[in-house]
Amino acid sequence: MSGLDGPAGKNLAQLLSGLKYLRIWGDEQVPVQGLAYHSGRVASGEVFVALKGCQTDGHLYIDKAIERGAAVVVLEDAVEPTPGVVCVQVPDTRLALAHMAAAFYDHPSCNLTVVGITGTNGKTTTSYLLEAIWQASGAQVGVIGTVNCRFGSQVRSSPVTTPESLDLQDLLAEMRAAAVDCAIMEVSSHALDLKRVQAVRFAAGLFTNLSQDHLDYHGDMESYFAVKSRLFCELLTDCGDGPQLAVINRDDPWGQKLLPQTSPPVLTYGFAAGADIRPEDITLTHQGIQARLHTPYGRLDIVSPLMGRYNLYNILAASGAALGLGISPEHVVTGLANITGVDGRLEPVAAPGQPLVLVDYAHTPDALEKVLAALKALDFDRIITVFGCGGDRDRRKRPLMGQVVARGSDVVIITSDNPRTEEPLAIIEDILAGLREMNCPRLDVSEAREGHRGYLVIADRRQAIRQAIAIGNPGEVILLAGKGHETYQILGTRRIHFDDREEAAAALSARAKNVTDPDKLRQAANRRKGA
Ligand SMILES: CC(=O)N[C@H]1[C@@H](OP(=O)(O)OP(=O)(O)OC[C@H]2O[C@@H](n3ccc(=O)[nH]c3=O)[C@H](O)[C@@H]2O)O[C@H](CO)[C@@H](O)[C@@H]1O[C@H](C)C(=O)N[C@@H](C)C(=O)N[C@H](CCC(=O)O)C(=O)O
Ligand SMILES: Nc1ncnc2c1ncn2[C@@H]1O[C@H](COP(=O)(O)OP(=O)(O)OP(=O)(O)O)[C@@H](O)[C@H]1O
Ligand SMILES: N[C@H](CCC[C@H](N)C(=O)O)C(=O)O
Repeated sequence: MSGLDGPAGKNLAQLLSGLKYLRIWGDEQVPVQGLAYHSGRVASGEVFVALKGCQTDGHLYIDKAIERGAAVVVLEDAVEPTPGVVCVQVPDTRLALAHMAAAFYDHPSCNLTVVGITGTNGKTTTSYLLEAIWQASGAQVGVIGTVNCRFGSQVRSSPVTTPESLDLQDLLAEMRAAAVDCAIMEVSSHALDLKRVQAVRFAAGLFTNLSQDHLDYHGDMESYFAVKSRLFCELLTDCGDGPQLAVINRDDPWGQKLLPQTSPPVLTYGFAAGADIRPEDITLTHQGIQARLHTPYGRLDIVSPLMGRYNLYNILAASGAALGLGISPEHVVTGLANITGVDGRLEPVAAPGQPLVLVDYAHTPDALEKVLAALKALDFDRIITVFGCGGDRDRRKRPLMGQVVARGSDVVIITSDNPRTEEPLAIIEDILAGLREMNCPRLDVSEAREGHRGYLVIADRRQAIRQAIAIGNPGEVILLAGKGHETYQILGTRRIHFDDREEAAAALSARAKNVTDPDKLRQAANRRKGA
């Protein structure tokens, strides 16, 4: 991380101020040009912070960092001092990195209204809703999340949902410099566990829901919850400089468990009578959601183009946070109406006279259940679902996803998501265990075309999408679940370009021309061009 764009004139003592450390070798007054947590990105005069990771240990790269000119090394393990290099031993280098990065950038979160959104599902959608609301109020907004990071005219790709603490503080500092008023960020459980947001001053924390995911990392639901709850129990109570709002889904059992652990001010939302923000007179259609919201700030008649009851939850969450942070009810109503959609979340790929294709990011049992229930309520003639499960991720959710999809769909096409380093057919086998428990029959293509209920296995995602679109009819919906906005597929350690929306558009266009293989269309077009 180059110090050139960063704030000048810091020394190590300033970065360590308030941080517990065990031992220091060398001069605390040494000037610091920047910070880095990867040895290959260290520049002269910078601090290298050694992190213990899942693949390797940053302590192994200390010599490399010093070779590249590190002036300071922050570490957990005691080491032999290197002449000319200051060493600081701390109990937790991730905590130290978060703390020092915030100090290096002069605590940008203190100059922004930062809203942190956590929960298994709904974070991205809620962040888009909050963005639309704040924009309606005339504010400058920044968003940090799974789809991308954006502020002003800047749009940056997001390798992870919540950036590493150093990258996050750098980004928040850029937002502050660009006169952003409100930074809305998704806070993943990994980020909470790995202390990426530890030194962020949140104006509000928002809890959407908790259901099974990431158990490969957290082990069990209690541990997953304990990590999520840290946003509310530790981070919202850390600073003592003014109230920090908690917005919690009261209908979610884990939200109920969180409530007594959270200090006021708290706003709850949900359909239950006691919720602070709750809806009535609800209409859910293909056009979206219409409802009246009861809130401590008055009644709001809202409309939004987002579809499905679960999106009403996201609307309640966003409305609660915005109202609680002083946005007027009028701006909330305008923002909710202004949103045009969320990338890769029930994103339509439509063509006249064709089945409707919806690309969605449901990749947990709960998300699939909610999205399929939303489609069921819209009375399509048939629901055809194409989905797979990510490799090198929570295996235990796979049969559950299989069951949910079998229950909610007429035809299921099981395919690959991002297999990563797992064998695609082995992942599919895990999913099939769930379908078998539901006694869901295996079909051949002609049976699926003729309207039988059951499943097909087509491991190649492109072929699976083409087949779904070939067997679908107008009036039916084809849900392509799991990859949403992603523009890649990870096969082994290779990342190839792959976009469900492009694949669906190509297959729909082939279907319209009565061609089963879109490649034939492409070849014909190329021949015409060559002719
Ligand atoms: C499982 C996980 O979260 N891993 C994070 C972890 O990486 P790691 O444990 O693999 O790190 P490592 O490769 O073992 O390296 C350890 C340390 O040595 C350093 N190193 C390594 C090699 C070298 O030559 N020199 C060197 O200094 C590395 O920079 C690192 O600091 O620490 C890294 C640095 O802090 C993170 O970037 C990395 O996130 C990776 C990219 C990741 O994919 N994370 C995913 C699972 C994730 O966090 N996802 C959530 C979203 C989940 C959701 O859907 O809610 C997210 O917040 O995005
Ligand atoms: N409130 C909700 N409850 C349950 N499912 C939801 C909710 N909101 C969205 N979903 C489903 O979850 C999927 C992912 O939604 P979204 O991206 O908003 O959540 P997320 O928490 O950001 O997910 P991720 O962390 O995996 O990026 C959607 O495509 C939809 O299928
Ligand atoms: N942030 C989530 C995204 C999963 C998306 C799905 N397409 C997959 O690859 O499993 C994860 O890393 O578990």
